[in-house]
Amino acid sequence: MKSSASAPAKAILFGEHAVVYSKPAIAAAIDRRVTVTVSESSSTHVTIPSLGIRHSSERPSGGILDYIGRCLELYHDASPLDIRVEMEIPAGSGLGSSAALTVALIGALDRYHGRDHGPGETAARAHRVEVDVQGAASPLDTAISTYGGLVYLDSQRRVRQFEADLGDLVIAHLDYSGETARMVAGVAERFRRFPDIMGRIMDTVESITNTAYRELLRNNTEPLGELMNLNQGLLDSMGVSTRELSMMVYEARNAGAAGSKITGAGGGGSIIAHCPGCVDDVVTALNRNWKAMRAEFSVKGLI
Ligand SMILES: Nc1ncnc2c1ncn2[C@@H]1O[C@H](COP(=O)(O)OP(=O)(O)O)[C@@H](O)[C@H]1O
Ligand SMILES: C[C@@](O)(CCOP(=O)(O)O)CC(=O)O
Ligand SMILES: [Mg+2]
Repeated sequence: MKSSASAPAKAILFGEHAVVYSKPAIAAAIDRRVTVTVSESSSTHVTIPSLGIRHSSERPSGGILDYIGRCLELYHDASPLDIRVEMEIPAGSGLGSSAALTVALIGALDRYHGRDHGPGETAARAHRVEVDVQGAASPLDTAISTYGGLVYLDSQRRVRQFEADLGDLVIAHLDYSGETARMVAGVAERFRRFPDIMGRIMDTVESITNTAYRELLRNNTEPLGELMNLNQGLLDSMGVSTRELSMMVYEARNAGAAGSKITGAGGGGSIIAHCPGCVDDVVTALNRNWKAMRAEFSVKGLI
């Protein structure tokens, strides 16, 4: 018996970290996927070639294996499995590798067990795994990997799928990441020390996200870049940017991008830039020191 499923990675356009405090956020699935295949086996093995992982244990753990171990505990029986994970994105890159892996594994386990409960339950189950492993997580990453396309997560945590022509977006990433759990904990500590200031910062991020959503619904991408720059300034004030992420952000702007910001938890990982009419220039400029790619959207969710 063998089953497989695939889920996309994502880029957060607006609202990362604020979304942990029930502020809205906008995310887009990108054409980089994680595919998981599970098959019956005499003992449990996990193979992730892109990470050089060949792991054998009844309860996989350590790094990204924590997400797999928790999924098996919650959504599988005790029978041994061979689990193979093909990842088209670097782990820890701010592009949602943990969420895409979790959603794809839950999809493969559901098919293996003959379950069919729809995307809402899949997203909820995957979100529970991220919370259990990370200590805190919004439903954003797991929702976008489940539903695909474009998602606006509102302040009541409702998933609103929508369509818009995002135009020319570029994603660039570093070779290292800031561990999401650690970055989320750092923002929580700053919130504890400066609750009023941080509360106002998150309120302002909410205004930026809602302005962007309103304009995208009108298919107006003109203010997108400037709104990204405003969001970046507030991410910097949350303490999640780094010298190198700031260098990438400014390299993209100097090459003509209308705006650019961190995408994901920060501390490392990736940036996103809106580059109307200058995608090639921005990719060329960023590729001098980092790894950049034109992001393709309108991507399917869990399949
Ligand atoms: N080379 C690696 N081997 C195993 N686990 C890794 C490796 N690189 C990153 N990880 C783990 O992968 C997970 C990535 O999840 P996260 O930090 O949420 O980043 P993202 O979701 O943005 O990709 C983390 O648990 C991290 O410890
Ligand atoms: C920082 C946060 O808003 C997004 C984290 O994204 P990623 O795990 O770095 O891809 C956390 C969350 O939404 O759970
Ligand atoms: Mg993650």
